[in-house]
Amino acid sequence: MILNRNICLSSSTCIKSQRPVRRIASAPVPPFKVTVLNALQEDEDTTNSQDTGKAIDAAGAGRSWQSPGWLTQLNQLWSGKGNIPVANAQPDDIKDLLGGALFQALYKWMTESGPVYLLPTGPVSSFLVISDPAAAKHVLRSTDNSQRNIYDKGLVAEVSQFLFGDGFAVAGGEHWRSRRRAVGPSLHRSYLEVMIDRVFGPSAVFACQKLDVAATSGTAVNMEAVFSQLTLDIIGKAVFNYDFNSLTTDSPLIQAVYTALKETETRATDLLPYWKIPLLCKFVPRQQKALAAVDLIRQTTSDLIRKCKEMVDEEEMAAAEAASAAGQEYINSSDPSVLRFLIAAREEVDSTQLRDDLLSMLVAGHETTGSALTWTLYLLAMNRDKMARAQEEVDQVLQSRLQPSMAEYGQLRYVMRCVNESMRLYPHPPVLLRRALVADTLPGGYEVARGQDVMISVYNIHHSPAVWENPEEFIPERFGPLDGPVPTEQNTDFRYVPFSGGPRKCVGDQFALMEAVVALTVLLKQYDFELVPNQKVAMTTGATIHTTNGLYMNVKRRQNSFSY
Ligand code: HEM
Repeated sequence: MILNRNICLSSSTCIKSQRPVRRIASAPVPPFKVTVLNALQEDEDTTNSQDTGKAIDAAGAGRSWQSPGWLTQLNQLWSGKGNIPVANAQPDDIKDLLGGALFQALYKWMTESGPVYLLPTGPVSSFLVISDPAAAKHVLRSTDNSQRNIYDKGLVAEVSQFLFGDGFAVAGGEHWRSRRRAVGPSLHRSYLEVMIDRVFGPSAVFACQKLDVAATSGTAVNMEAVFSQLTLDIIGKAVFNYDFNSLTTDSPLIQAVYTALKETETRATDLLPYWKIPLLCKFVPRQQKALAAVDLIRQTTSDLIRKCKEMVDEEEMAAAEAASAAGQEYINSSDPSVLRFLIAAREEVDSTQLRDDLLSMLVAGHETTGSALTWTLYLLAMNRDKMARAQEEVDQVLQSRLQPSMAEYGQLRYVMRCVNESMRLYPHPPVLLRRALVADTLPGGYEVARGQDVMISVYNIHHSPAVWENPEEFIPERFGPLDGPVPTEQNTDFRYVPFSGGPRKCVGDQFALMEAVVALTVLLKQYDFELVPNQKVAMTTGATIHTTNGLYMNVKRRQNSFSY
């Protein structure tokens, strides 16, 4: 029996992850017509609630992607003297991929066309797809670089503006620089220490209560849903000091967050963006729902900001100022959230900017960490020897305690490697988007025209046999001795880029690693996890890599586990 079906993914959007792609000639598909039809049909079932009334929905991402053969031919013709190969994207290749796992098609074309190729998206438009660490390094380092500004975030800003507004995750240029300078320091070391003790650990322990019910009754649990709820609860507390309590309750606000997230994901893979036409949006149920969701989220966030402003007095601001002047990290012990930090630090921006910045963090930090946890647990369940080693480390470090301290976090090196390796195999997001502001030449001599959209396929870099040995295998040990450094884009020369790199690198990377390692540690200490047999766990994507149908696990209490 299945306990929790919180993730509802329409089976029509699934792709068969390992199925070879057929290549049969067929009539070209008119791309715009298909897109609009899909958009208008995106309907009531997209945030369908089942069982518990709560739903997390990733269905539909990428549905409107089309690149029929005649587009390839036109691009091949017009790329003329260009020195970049054009991917041979056939309609039937694409038909199998309408579930949204576009990154898997990008991999196939890399094997055919090499590490840098053009992917046609229209008669004269295309994506430049990069699967080479040196070219990726060049582009990432030249994005919003004050010395050498060649790329911006292009399409990303367009698809998520409806939710992020002017938030710093999507802003560019000087505006982005000043907001990142203001918000970045809020995630300082003392803040992370407090988060481990008060938020990451306790939230994971709380999740165990839910798992305990399943362990007692012997029902299977959808761990993807559990991780999504856990990470929403954590990021809400960490950013706003707001408890979504999504592990145990449902609310219109939680639904609104999922609806808005899904819309961002869907837009990210909509290559023909009908949603840019305001009139059309009025008639599309999906858009009406998304805009209502954004209204609710913004209203709630604005209320939290107003209340926090009322709490912070001159005395607190002076204390924050004094700490900053002395080079110390300021933290309010009763409310250690990012919001409180920014208000105490006299963030002179208006509340709308603050709202957009904080929403950027909420969204950027939620599904990413949830998905990283989902796939790490999946990989451990598939590799019992690695699971045993991780649990051995957890037992040694925690002894009889439920959650690790900051000092103990540093000793959880094998668990950390498991998370690192999982993010190599399943990077979130699997592709990074950029646009060339001026003409450029990539390492290897590839010429990039001004205005060219670029897709860095992190998935391809992480899976390329030219970059990694046995790339498809889960080998947490591959990053060297456990007492060596945690892998980053710097120490792997951009062969490993789960948090991107260059100026726009993830601002929450340390937060995310800590959160994931702590949550996993707490869960592995209490339970043994086994995949429900005969379950097909396939991938689909939006902003992160999701499963197509959830990740169902049987959960058993371990010997000496704590009883709730
Ligand atoms: C495993 C979890 C996470 C992964 C894999 C991840 C990944 C990424 C990546 C790849 C980028 C860069 C995107 C690009 O270059 O276009 C990014 C940016 C960002 N991330 Fe994360 N992230 C994670 C968790 C978090 C958390 C927990 C937070 C907040 C506490 C966060 C906040 C942000 C923000 C605000 C940006 C935009 C930074 C900017 O543009 O200046 N992320 N993330």
